Amino acid sequence: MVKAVVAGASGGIGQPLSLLLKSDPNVTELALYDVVNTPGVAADLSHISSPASVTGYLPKDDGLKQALTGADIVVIPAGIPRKPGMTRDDLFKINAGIVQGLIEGIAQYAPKAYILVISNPVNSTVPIAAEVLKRANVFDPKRLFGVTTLDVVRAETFVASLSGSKNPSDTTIPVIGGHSGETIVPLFSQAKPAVNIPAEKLDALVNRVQFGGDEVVKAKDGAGSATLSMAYAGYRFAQKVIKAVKGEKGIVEPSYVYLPGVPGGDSIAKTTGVDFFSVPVELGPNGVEKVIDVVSSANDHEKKLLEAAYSGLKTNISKGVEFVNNPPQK
Ligand SMILES: NC(=O)C1=CN([C@@H]2O[C@H](COP(=O)(O)OP(=O)(O)OC[C@H]3O[C@@H](n4cnc5c(N)ncnc54)[C@H](O)[C@@H]3O)[C@@H](O)[C@H]2O)C=CC1
Ligand SMILES: O=C([O-])CC(=O)C(=O)O
Repeated sequence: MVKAVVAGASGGIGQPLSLLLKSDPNVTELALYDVVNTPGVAADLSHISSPASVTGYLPKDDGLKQALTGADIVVIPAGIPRKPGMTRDDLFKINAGIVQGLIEGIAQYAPKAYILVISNPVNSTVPIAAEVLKRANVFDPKRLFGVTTLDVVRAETFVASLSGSKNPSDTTIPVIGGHSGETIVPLFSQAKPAVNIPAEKLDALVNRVQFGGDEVVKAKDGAGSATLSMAYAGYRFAQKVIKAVKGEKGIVEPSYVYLPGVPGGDSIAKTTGVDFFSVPVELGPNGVEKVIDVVSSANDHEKKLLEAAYSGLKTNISKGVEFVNNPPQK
């Protein structure tokens, strides 16, 4: 029995992500929460002949409580997306409060759920989530994940366009750091199987992974950011968490986690100087089983990229922590 909740379920990511979760045979209950339109989205999905029962909730009538009670996994794509000319950090002002409110609900009604944060800026919204959970005395770092899978998916896709691989996802590429611009660091030297990237193409490839989100924002021309590829990526990560919870072994995927709280994280936190960082995570029935240190084996070029990532991350992380502990005056 697995109850999945999508918070922000009526949005550009929320709807296709809910569709994918509804089609997952392991999900037995799917609760959709949003400030608008969830009754309609739920009614629509409920006609699909897969096992999950589907319910939709709005804030009225204790909707958040109803949606979250009994949840095993909560995926959060709630909040505004970018328009051309904006950075992810520009979303902080609105999305910080949205994520804080939803996590307060989770702390109260589903404190043991696995929490997957998609809302941007992920580099800051995950530290916000951690602080809220800490204050409620229910923080389990092994169950809090910033979803950076889209960066991995992009790296796989863009590498395949160079290597000619027929199935891009057959190549495993660790993408680490954070989820914005220079904080995103693909480690092509650690791809499995190994990939041969011509030296003159490497910088452009790294840049495309780091700024893949901007490519979509520009193409959508004011109509938002990546939604369909994000729904695919969010579901890919959620599905892995669900499979691990059900006992499947050896599942690894990068995610942005609180390093000091997860097995193997301390030494990476020392190397990087940051507490929140995306690294390959081995998943198990309790969430993060261990994190895998790919940082110390990065090559010299990647180490330079990492240095740039650390400084951006420090600023983003402290902004999130401050938001909860020293709230802005209203
Ligand atoms: N982690 C990642 O790799 C990615 C993250 N994103 C982020 O995901 C977020 C959502 O993007 P889209 O789905 O395109 O936006 P959207 O605007 O289409 O949908 C957002 C949904 O959140 C809902 N919402 C707003 N406040 C809420 C609240 N308090 N509780 C519940 N729901 C609430 C809205 O009603 C809307 O339905 C954005 O912040 C975006 O930047 C987008 C792509 C990739
Ligand atoms: O670029 C954005 O704003 C949305 C996002 O996080 C991505 O597509 O990676």
